[in-house]
Amino acid sequence: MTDLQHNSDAQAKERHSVAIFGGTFDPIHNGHLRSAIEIKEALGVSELRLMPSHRPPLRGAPGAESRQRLAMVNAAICGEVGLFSDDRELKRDGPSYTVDTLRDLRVEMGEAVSLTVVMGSDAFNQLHRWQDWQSLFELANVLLLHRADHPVAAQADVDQFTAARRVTDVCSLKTMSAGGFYELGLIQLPISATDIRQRLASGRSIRYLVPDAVASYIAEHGLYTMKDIGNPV
Ligand SMILES: Nc1ncnc2c1ncn2[C@@H]1O[C@H](COP(=O)(O)OP(=O)(O)OP(=O)(O)O)[C@@H](O)[C@H]1O
Ligand SMILES: O=C(O)c1ccc[n+]([C@@H]2O[C@H](COP(=O)([O-])O)[C@@H](O)[C@H]2O)c1
Repeated sequence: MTDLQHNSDAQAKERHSVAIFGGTFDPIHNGHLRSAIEIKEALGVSELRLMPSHRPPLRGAPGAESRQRLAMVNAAICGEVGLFSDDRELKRDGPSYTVDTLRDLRVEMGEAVSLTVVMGSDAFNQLHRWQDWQSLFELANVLLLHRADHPVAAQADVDQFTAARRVTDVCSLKTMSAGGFYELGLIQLPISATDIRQRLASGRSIRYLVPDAVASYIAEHGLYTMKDIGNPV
């Protein structure tokens, strides 16, 4: 896709718009879910897809299996309008590179759909280590979600790239198929999956940190006992 196309995209009116919020979701928690709703509202997208990573490229093996993490995502969003899960990364072997996922989505959705990939500041701070990270901006818009406990760090190459693509209004992303960049500040719930796994391993409650349906799934499947809390990040 050329820059010229991006410009004409920016002038286009409403187009079908999809946001992708990828994560290990080991497990999904209320911090993810509150942000997902706020992102969907801020972007005004028709769909926000929570996409569990099968083999997260930059961390150790998750504590729960991929199909269990997907089941918890589905339990968490059941009945929530506009939130969907997408299991395509579970169907691919090897590291779950986002660039491969976006290429796949483009083949499926075509060039015209506005596609925005969302990443929290902890994930964004590693962007220079992501597979073919420059191509992400040709395939999608990028929405950086500020997390209070993870200040955005300087990344020379990435910063140059994003400065050239920054838009001033979050709503403009919906009018662009790809190539835009925006930083969104939200009310953050200071919840992390690491903390949830640690609580479970030490027999403490996770009530109100995850939806009840997720807490029930974890209890029924005996997840995150001491032996399988996953590798530290
Ligand atoms: N409390 C939160 N509020 C908003 N975004 C979050 C929150 N926790 C994680 N995210 C974002 O959600 C995406 C997926 O995160 P991930 O599944 O790694 O959860 P996590 O809680 O950070 O897990 P872990 O503690 O295992 O690293 C990332 O982009 C991350 O920045
Ligand atoms: O494409 C990559 O190289 C890449 C490297 C690290 C993370 N990601 C993706 O970023 C998302 C958040 O990852 P994580 O490890 O913070 O849960 C998830 O969808 C990962 O697949 C992608």
